[in-house]
Amino acid sequence: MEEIFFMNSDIILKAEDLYFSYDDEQSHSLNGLSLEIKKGQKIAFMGANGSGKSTFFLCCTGILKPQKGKLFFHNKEVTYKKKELLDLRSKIGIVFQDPDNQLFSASVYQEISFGPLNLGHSEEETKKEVEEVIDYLEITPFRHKPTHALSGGQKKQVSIADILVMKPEIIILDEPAAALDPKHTTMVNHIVDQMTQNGITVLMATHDVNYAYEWADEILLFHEGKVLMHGTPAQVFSNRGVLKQTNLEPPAVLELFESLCRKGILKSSLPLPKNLNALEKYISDVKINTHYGGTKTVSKETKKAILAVSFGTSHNDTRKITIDAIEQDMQAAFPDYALYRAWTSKMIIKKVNARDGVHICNVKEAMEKMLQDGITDVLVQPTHVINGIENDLMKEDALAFQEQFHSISFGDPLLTSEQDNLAVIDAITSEFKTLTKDEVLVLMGHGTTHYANAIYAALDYTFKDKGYSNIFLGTVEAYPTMESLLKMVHAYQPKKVVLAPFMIVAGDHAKNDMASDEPDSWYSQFKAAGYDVEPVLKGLGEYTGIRKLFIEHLKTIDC
Ligand SMILES: Nc1ncnc2c1ncn2[C@@H]1O[C@H](COP(=O)(O)OP(=O)(O)OP(=O)(O)O)[C@@H](O)[C@H]1O
Repeated sequence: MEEIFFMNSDIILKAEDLYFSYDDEQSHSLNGLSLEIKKGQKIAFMGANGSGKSTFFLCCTGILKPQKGKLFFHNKEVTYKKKELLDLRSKIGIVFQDPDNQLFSASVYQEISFGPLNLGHSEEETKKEVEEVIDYLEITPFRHKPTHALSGGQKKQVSIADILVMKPEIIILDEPAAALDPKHTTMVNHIVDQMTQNGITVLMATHDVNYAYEWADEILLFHEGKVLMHGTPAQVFSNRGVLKQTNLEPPAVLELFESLCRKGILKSSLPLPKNLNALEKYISDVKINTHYGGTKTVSKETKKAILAVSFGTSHNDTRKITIDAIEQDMQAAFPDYALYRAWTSKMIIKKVNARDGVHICNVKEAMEKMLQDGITDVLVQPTHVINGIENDLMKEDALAFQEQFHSISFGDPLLTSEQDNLAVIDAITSEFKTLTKDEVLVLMGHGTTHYANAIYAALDYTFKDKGYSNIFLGTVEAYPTMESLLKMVHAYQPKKVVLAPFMIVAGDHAKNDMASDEPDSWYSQFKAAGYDVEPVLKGLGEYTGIRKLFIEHLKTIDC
C-alpha cells in the first residue's frame, strides 16, 4: 500500500534520513540527509565540492536510488518503481552541469521534442509545445544547427528547453552558469527568474555566493552528505563559522556593508543590503537624508505615524504591562502621531487570533493599513532587544513599501550603541537596588544564531566593568548558556540567586524556561545546585528606564 504522510501542504519535496553510497557502503555520499522544500521557492544548494548536492539531485529524479531513508514528492513516498519514475521525471526535471551529458539527439528540434513524445504526446501537441519553448528561450537563431555544433551557452539553452518543455513542477539546475561567459550567465539567470515567476520551484546548486545571496529564498548548506545549516541568505551568510567549514566566502556586498559600518559610514542597524544597488542607495541616502527609505514626493499634507513593532506575546497579563505600556508611553511622547502596532511572530499572531478572536497585524499588514489611512511618514520603532534576525526581517518588510511613503525611518532596537548598554545597566540596577552582596541577579536573555548575539556576553562583561560583579546575563537559546552561568555563579558563591527575564515580556520563556518547576528550568537548576532561588516575573517593558530608552530612540529619528 502506498504510504501517505501528513505534511505541510506547502512542502513539495521532502527527504528523510537519506543514505547513498557509490562504493558498497565504504563511504556515504549522502549521510543521513534530511530536508524540506516548499513549493514555489528558490533554493540554493551550496557547500564544498563533493558534499553530496549532485548525488541528492540524482536521487530526486530517480537516476540513483538511496540505500536508506525516504523521499517524498507531494506527500507521497517515492518508491522508485519503473512506472512511477517516468511520471516523476516529467515533474522533476534536472539540467545537468555539463550539457554534453544531457543532449543526445542530432538536431535541436529532435532534442527538445524527445521528452513530450516519450510521454505519449501526439506529434501535433509536441510541435506546439516545442515551438513555444524555442520561442520563449530565444533558440530560433540556432534551431537548425546540429546540437554538436552549438556553443556552450547555446547547448545550455537547449538543455533547459529539454526540461521546460515537460512543464515540470520542480527544476533542478546543477551549476547552470558553470563555464558560461557573463552574457550567457545573465541570460540563464534571466530564464531562471522567469521560471520562478511562473511558479516553478527551482533548486540550484551553485558556488556563486553573490548570486545565491541575492537570488535565493533559502540556502541549504551541504556538508559531508547532509545539511549543515539552512536559512535565509542573510542568516546563512551572517554565520562565518559555517561558511568557513563549507569553503564559502561571504558575499562581496555583505563584506562591503560591514566594512562601511565599521568605519561609521553606515549604521549597522540598517537591514543587510540584498545587492549592490541597495547598498549604493544606503550610501547616497547618507549624504542627502538622515532618514532613508521613503521616496514618494512630498505632499503638502503630511500625516505622521509611529509603528511599534514587537515580537509579540500570547500572555495577556504581561502584554498589558510591557508592550501596551511601551506603546502608551510612545503615544504620550508623540501626541501628534497616530500609533500603530505590528508583531513579528506569525505563530503568536495566529494563536492570539484563534484564542481571543483578536487580529494583530504583521509588519506588512500594518504598512498597508497606514497607507489606507493616508499616513505619509512613518517612524518604525521596534521593541526588539537586539539588532538580530527579527529586526532585519522587520525592516525588509517595511521597506517593501518604500515607494508608497514620503519617509520611513527606523528607531534602533534596545541594545544598539554603547550608551544604550549603559542606560540598560542603569535601568536594571535601579530596579534591583535592594540586591545585597550575598545575592546575585541572573538575567535570562533570548539568544540567537545571528552574530548580534555577542551583545549578551558583552553586556555581561560591562556589568562587571561597572562594578556589578553580582549581575550575570545568559541566554536561553545561545551563548552565554546556563552551563556558563552555573560556573560563573558558583565562582561568586552567593547565598541567593534572583532570576529575571532579560526580554521585553515575561511570557513563555520567563514562566517556563526560567521560573517553572520543570527539572531543566533555570529555577530548578540553580535550586539543584544548592542555592536559594527567587524568580522575578517582570519583563523589561515594565522597567521605566527601558521604556524611556525606546522613547529616546524614537526621538533620535524624529528630526
Ligand atoms: N559516479 C560516482 N562514483 C563514485 N563516487 C562518486 C560519483 N559521483 C560522486 N561521487 C562521490 O560522492 C560524493 C558526493 O559527490 P557529489 O557530486 O554529490 O557532490 P557535490 O556536492 O555535487 O560536488 P560539486 O560541488 O563538486 O559538484 C563525493 O565524495 C564524490 O567523490
